[in-house]
Amino acid sequence: MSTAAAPIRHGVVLADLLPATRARDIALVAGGAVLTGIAAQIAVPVPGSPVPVSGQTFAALLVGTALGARRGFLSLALYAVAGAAGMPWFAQATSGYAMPSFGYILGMLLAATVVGALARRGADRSVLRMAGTMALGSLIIYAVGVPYLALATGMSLPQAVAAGLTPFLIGDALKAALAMGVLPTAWKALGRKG
Ligand SMILES: O=C(O)CCCC[C@@H]1SC[C@@H]2NC(=O)N[C@@H]21
Repeated sequence: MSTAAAPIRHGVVLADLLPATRARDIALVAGGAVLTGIAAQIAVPVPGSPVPVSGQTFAALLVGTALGARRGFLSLALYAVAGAAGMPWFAQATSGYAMPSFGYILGMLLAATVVGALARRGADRSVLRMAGTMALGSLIIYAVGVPYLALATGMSLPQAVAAGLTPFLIGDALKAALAMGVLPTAWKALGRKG
């Protein structure tokens, strides 16, 4: 796979290539939330940690990059608010906000917004750029999720890192590698057509 950026219009994200209507934006925002909820069900408990391995990070960062900052924020906000209000689409079909992993959801909301803003500047056009985008997005998720985990459980910060960051690094790297393939490939395919 080439690491060269696809030659296509600047200042647009993938979703902008669809015909611009309000219905498009509503469907994209709702669809991004549903996709994140489905990815959250691909979850594996981690022994000794209240935080599971889950597919959410992949979905949330993909939604942000593909939809852009505004729709990415709205999509993850819909996901967070509906889940907090009782929709059982957090990891392992849970809901609510009184759980130690809720900080990761808030981190995903922030991360989707940031990677969406970067994608509009071309950060999703090549494998190398996507690697940086995914790394930054993951960093944001942990920067919110790990301190929240420490506060919610009474763990020390090192304990929270051991329970809420270390066990996930390999899985998150694999998810990032997948996303690094998906977005630049989509741009390349669309660039060839254009
Ligand atoms: O309870 C939830 O729905 C949130 C789960 C958060 C899982 C976090 S996100 C970052 C890290 N990577 C994973 O695969 N799991 C954790």
